[in-house]
Amino acid sequence: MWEEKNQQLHREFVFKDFKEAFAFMTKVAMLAEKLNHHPSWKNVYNKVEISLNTHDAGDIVTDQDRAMAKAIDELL
Ligand SMILES: C[C@H](O)[C@H](O)[C@H]1CNC2=NC(N)=NC(=O)C2=N1
Repeated sequence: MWEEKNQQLHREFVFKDFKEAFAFMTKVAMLAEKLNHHPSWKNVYNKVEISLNTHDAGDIVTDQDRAMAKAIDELL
């Protein structure tokens, strides 16, 4: 699940392969546009690491991040 560390929410997701990982990233990208709240993320093959905080609030974790984390989990 999500871990709060260094003023960010972090979670790593592991998928069957790159295609599955990228399909997930595409869904997250559309969600980010819908919420106007965008992740900091890294993808290596079947792994996606997502970090969330709110830049407009000074790069701290806000309820926007918590809501985004919940919405991301609902994509799985
Ligand atoms: C202008 C635009 O609405 C803002 O820059 C939005 C875009 N996406 C964002 N994403 C995140 N994570 N934090 C923000 O403060 C933020 N602000």
